[in-house]
Amino acid sequence: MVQLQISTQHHSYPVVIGSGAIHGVQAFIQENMKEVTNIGIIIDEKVADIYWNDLKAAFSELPFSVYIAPSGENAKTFDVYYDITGFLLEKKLDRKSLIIAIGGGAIGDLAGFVASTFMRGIPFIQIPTTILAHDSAVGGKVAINHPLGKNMIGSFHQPEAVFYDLEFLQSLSLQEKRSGFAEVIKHGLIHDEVFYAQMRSELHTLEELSPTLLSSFLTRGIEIKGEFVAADEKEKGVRAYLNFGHTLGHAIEAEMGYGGWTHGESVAVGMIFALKLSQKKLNLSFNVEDFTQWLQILGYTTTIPDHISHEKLLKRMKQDKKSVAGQVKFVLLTRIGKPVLEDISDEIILEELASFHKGG
Ligand SMILES: NC(=O)c1ccc[n+]([C@@H]2O[C@H](COP(=O)([O-])OP(=O)(O)OC[C@H]3O[C@@H](n4cnc5c(N)ncnc54)[C@H](O)[C@@H]3O)[C@@H](O)[C@H]2O)c1
Ligand SMILES: O=C(O)C(=O)C[C@@H](O)[C@H](O)[C@H](O)COP(=O)(O)O
Ligand SMILES: [Zn+2]
Repeated sequence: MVQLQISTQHHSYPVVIGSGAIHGVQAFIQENMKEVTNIGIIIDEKVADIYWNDLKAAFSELPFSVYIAPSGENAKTFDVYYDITGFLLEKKLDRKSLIIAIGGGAIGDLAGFVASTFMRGIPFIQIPTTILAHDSAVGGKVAINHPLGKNMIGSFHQPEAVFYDLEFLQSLSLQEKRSGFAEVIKHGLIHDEVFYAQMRSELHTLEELSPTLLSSFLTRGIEIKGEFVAADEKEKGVRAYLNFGHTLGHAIEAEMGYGGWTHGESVAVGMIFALKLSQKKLNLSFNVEDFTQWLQILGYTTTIPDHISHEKLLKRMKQDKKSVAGQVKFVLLTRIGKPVLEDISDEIILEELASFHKGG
């Protein structure tokens, strides 16, 4: 078992990573949260179907109620948010109660947002069950989607702890493994050239990724995420670099209809686009063609879906949270591991989208 500590200005919490990590949750609550009156467990329905029968023993000495949330992006809606708050009120949760999120990034974001707003904020614990959630469970960004933009209604609310039990990852589909791995690649590209090079040379398939290698990649990804969060919890500066690939990625997700393309698949295309922009604007010396081919070998789609209009993507990007007064900002790289935030004009974006689409 590996334990990392994430420390922000006002909060510090453990991230326990490894097979069987879930068995530490109950003792953690009993030892560190003695005043907890009641617990609302919010669990992804697919995860509940596969695991809940065995999992509930891990909470047997605690008072809890379980809310089974729709799987995936369907969870990050106003309707589900509203329904859960009603459920928690009926179950008599109070200010000394606790929320536990069990699921991928969608459930973590939703449950964290519930926790951050219920009675103006109660604590929560993250139990991530996807590869992608190595990113989402750490750092305290919690949100639901709005039809006009991804994660538009949210807040910053750090968890009390993260228990990342890697046994969950065994039941992930290949598509979800791929989606999650895009964020691991992102962490390498924005912060650690050596880590990126290791992934590039050692990873040729996501189907047969050894648990040991996966565990080491995820641990490094979490360390990198934690460094950015510790330096800039509320995204006033360097935390924006964690948004590499997301300016276009979020626009694709919204245009495809949330859940139409997975988050990681969209971010993968967004990263290729940002790398091409980095070559054009900042003379980045990097073989983007080789990177694209690697992603293709791993099974990623590397182009924007044909039917999506570039003007609509641009409109979405102008509403991105990093944009100021409609000025679109992209995280670009001056070299691998060295990100910067750059204003990019509408003309350049449309020009690059056109050439990107043609495979240029
Ligand atoms: N808060 C953050 O910092 C942050 C960071 C990255 C991404 N995100 C958000 O995370 C979300 C994506 O997260 P995700 O990729 O984990 O997706 P997800 O939560 O939608 O889960 C993906 C799919 O996998 C299923 N699933 C989950 N765990 C499983 C398991 N162990 N076995 C089998 N199936 C399982 C789910 O039911 C769902 O169908 C997006 O909404 C994205 O915006 C947030
Ligand atoms: O933690 C962050 O900061 C990130 O940007 C991590 C991203 O991978 C994640 O998708 C995040 O939810 C995006 O945030 P947003 O502010 O662009 O909605
Ligand atoms: Zn992301």
